[in-house]
Amino acid sequence: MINRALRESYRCLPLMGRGLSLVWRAARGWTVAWGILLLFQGVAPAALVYLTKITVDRLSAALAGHAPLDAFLSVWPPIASIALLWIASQLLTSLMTWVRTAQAELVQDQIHNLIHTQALSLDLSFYENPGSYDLLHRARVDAITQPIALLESLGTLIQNGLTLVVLAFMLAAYTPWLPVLLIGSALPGLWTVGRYVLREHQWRISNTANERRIRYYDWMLTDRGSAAEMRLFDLGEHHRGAFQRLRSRLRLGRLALAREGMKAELAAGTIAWLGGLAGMVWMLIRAARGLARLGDLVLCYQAFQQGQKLLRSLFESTGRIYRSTLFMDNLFQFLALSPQLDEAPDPRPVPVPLREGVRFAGVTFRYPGSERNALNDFNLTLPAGRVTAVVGHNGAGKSTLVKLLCRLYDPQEGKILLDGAELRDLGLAELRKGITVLFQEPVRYHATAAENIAMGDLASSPDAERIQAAARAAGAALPIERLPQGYEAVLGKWFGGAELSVGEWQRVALARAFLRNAAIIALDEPTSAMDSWAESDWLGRFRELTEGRTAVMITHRFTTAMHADMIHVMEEGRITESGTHAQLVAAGGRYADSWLTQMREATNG
Ligand SMILES: Nc1ncnc2c1ncn2[C@@H]1O[C@H](COP(=O)(O)OP(=O)(O)OP(=O)(O)O)[C@@H](O)[C@H]1O
Repeated sequence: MINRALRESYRCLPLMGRGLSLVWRAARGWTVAWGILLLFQGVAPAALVYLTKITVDRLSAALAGHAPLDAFLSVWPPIASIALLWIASQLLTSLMTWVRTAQAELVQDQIHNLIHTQALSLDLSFYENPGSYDLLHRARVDAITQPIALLESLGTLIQNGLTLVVLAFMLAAYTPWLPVLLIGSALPGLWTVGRYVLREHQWRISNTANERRIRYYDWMLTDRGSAAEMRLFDLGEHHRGAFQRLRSRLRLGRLALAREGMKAELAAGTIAWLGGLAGMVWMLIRAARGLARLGDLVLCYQAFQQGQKLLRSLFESTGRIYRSTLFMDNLFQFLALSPQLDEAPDPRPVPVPLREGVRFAGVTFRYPGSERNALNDFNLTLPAGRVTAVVGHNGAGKSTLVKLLCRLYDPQEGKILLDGAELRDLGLAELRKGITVLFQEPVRYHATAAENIAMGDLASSPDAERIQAAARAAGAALPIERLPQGYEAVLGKWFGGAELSVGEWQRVALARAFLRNAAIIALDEPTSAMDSWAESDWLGRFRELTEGRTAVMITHRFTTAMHADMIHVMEEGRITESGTHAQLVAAGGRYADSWLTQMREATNG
């Protein structure tokens, strides 16, 4: 057990150092002010005890001489000092609250900044693993407040430790055994508290997934996106029941831990109290023998009484420091993660304009944690300046090829080449600047319509004219202009904005994709939410828009695919048929079958 405690403290010390340096970097000036105030607050209580002893000694000496004026004259200086010290303590305590608030705010900003920077630098494979979510959850929920909690606990520890040391010196003037007794009685308590905190931390780690699940149920019960299904399918009770069962499991676990903590605290307090009692008894015996004065008795009583309080608070602070460092470990673990995608040390320039096109050569890809290949020895060419369509069943791997093209993941085997240059050898940021994508489930930004479109290329600060041209190209101009504030209308309900239909949101996302003047356009299901009139209207303009650019269009709609220069059919992560619409229909394969089925359905519908 002792070995384990030592191991844990070795582990905690560097973490504590990192936590404190984080605070220092975020708020230097405030931390210096905090240190000065702490010093004062540490010495002040001991000074009060000493001044009380002087007052009592002088008072009893003067009263013994029956001279009230002398008594007053000798006592007023220590009493005035006590009053001044007390007033200064009150003022500085308020000042400390302000300093701590400023420090806490700055440190929180710093940690948010670190977490956000790191979250943005990690690639998509981070989000494929539930362990990553646990780590992120603990870093966000627990660790964000821990550096400042560490500082506060450390402050209390230093302040109380300082008072305790001064008190110990005062007691040591009688006999060195008194401070030994005072401090020694604290040690079992420290050990118990450490053990409890460690168990609490382990409990939190093993229950992070449950905590996230609870959040999930809470989200499902309260989020607008799930509100309709909750009501229609009567799923409220099902989710509420699951939430309550998990909550009660966690509650019982927490209560069991709290009971354990209470027992540990009680045991620690009793031992410390017994130490104090022994000290007082010793001093009383001395007084009975005429070896101690009234002031000594008062000093000893106060020193032990304060000492016990301080020791109690020392246990708590030590426990909190230990807890904070353990939780900060999560933050540092998260910050230490590095992206899986390697950046070329000496990247080649992205070929602009494309002359040959994009080539997938023998690409095999499996998502992290998945047992199945999404792409199997996949070969495909997207000729420069042409529109290529990829069709296929659900799960055939169509969206995956777009994600690989943007290098959101790297394939396990094979190469993706841009005019012969491998994607891995190009600068990642430059590559992504050269591609514009409409994802299958585009993000709905709760911002104005204009901002929603401008997000396609914020770096170029697009003006209203460019934004409106992109909206027209995507067929988004009409739904936006219908809104009372037009392009300035906030979209989405989060901030009281206007709600669009699914198809209208999709057009806004398409406008965003068009705004970026990129050489490669990848559109994943661009027409899936469009009605057939909108589809044909849009397709008419699409060819103009893609003029000179390399475009790939993923679609389930054959009426969309047929407008492409070349169509590929995908099955089980491979291309199984290729050709123009006319060639594929004439070939009588899967494409022709599906085309006929869709046409029949459209005619019957
Ligand atoms: N993030 C992921 N983690 C693990 N497997 C995934 C992930 N995304 C997709 N897959 C799997 O990869 C396969 C290909 O998925 P993909 O999204 O590319 O299909 P798709 O052809 O675009 O389908 P759809 O037409 O339904 O959009 C599917 O079997 C799917 O289960």
